[in-house]
Amino acid sequence: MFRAIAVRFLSKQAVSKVPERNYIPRRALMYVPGDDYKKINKAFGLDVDCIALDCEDGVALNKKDARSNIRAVLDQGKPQKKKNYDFGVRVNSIESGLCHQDLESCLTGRNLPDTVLFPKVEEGDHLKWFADEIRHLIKNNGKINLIIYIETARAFINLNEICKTAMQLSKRFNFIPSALVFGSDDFCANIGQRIHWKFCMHGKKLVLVAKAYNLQAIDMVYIEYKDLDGLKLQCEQGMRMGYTGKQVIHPGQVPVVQEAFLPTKYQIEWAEGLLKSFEEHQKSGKGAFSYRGSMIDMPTMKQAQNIMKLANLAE
Ligand SMILES: CC(C)(COP(=O)(O)OP(=O)(O)OC[C@H]1O[C@@H](n2cnc3c(N)ncnc32)[C@H](O)[C@@H]1OP(=O)(O)O)[C@@H](O)C(=O)NCCC(=O)NCCSC(=O)C[C@](C)(O)C(=O)O
Ligand SMILES: [Mg+2]
Repeated sequence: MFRAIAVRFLSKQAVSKVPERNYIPRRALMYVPGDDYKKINKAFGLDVDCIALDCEDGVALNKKDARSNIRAVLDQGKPQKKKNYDFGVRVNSIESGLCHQDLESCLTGRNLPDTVLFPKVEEGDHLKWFADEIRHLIKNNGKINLIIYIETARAFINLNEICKTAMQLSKRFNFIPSALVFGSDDFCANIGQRIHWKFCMHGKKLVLVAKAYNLQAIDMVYIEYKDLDGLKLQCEQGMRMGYTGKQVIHPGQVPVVQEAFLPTKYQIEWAEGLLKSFEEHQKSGKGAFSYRGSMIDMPTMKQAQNIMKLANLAE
């Protein structure tokens, strides 16, 4: 009997799936220092998927009152643009001692940001702290998206536990885990190494764990912001690894990144043709068939669907 119960329990576990959630594209995640009104206004005029007003490292220590600016911007209401976009606030880390004030300021006014970007998360307990904070601050059943920053060696060691805790807490608290960000600059500082693009192993681990939890994976900042060719190359490398977007720090980087994280015309044409052909072959009872010289079956069809989903979302 115990065996029967155990088998039933295990099979229930085996089929439990990470839930699908509404997908907000974040191809370019653009930082704007929260103390700089000029840059904030400029950002609202850009065609960018995600704007993150920053309280953290883009703001000098003697300007940490940036949170009041951000509160004022939020109170005016999210500026509407032709296309919807994600409007977030990056707060300071727990370790800084400033996080509580930042959260209090950005979550208690007239309007909530869409998303809170939470830096230097190192263990599940950091998320428990976060969940407890926002439980007291957010009123009227409000809900925010959460973007989690992985930027230290400890965070990489605890990555699975961090994501698991985020998923569990999100069932009881008012946030939706949405993405993992690779904070490569802090990671380099943390491990005492400078040439960060060599750390592909960690970048790949982040993508893998993000996918396992149905989260977006957002790639490192390219700080040589005038080198657009280098940026394009790094976008392509990241996209091939499975990243869904990239952090940017300057308006000039935005179009390159927005474009790079879209399927090309060739990929769209390939996917459309494949899906049509797949449907026809299914009707005639063929699970596997040949298309433009390659063997196609269910997994390739799903890849084509992914391409079309991405192409449609960004329209
Ligand atoms: C690099 C800087 C200093 C060059 O700033 P600049 O003013 O010298 O540049 P510019 O070329 O003269 O700027 C041209 C125009 O763009 C505007 N502009 C320029 N940047 C922005 C911006 N971000 N948002 C909105 N507008 C911006 C600027 O105001 C100007 O506007 P104008 O034509 O009307 O006069 C400037 O671009 C900047 O401050 N960028 C943001 C830096 C930042 O936020 N850093 C922190 C995020 S990265 C990070 O934290 C790491 C991570 C993830 O945590 C980890 O890997 O660990
Ligand atoms: Mg950082």
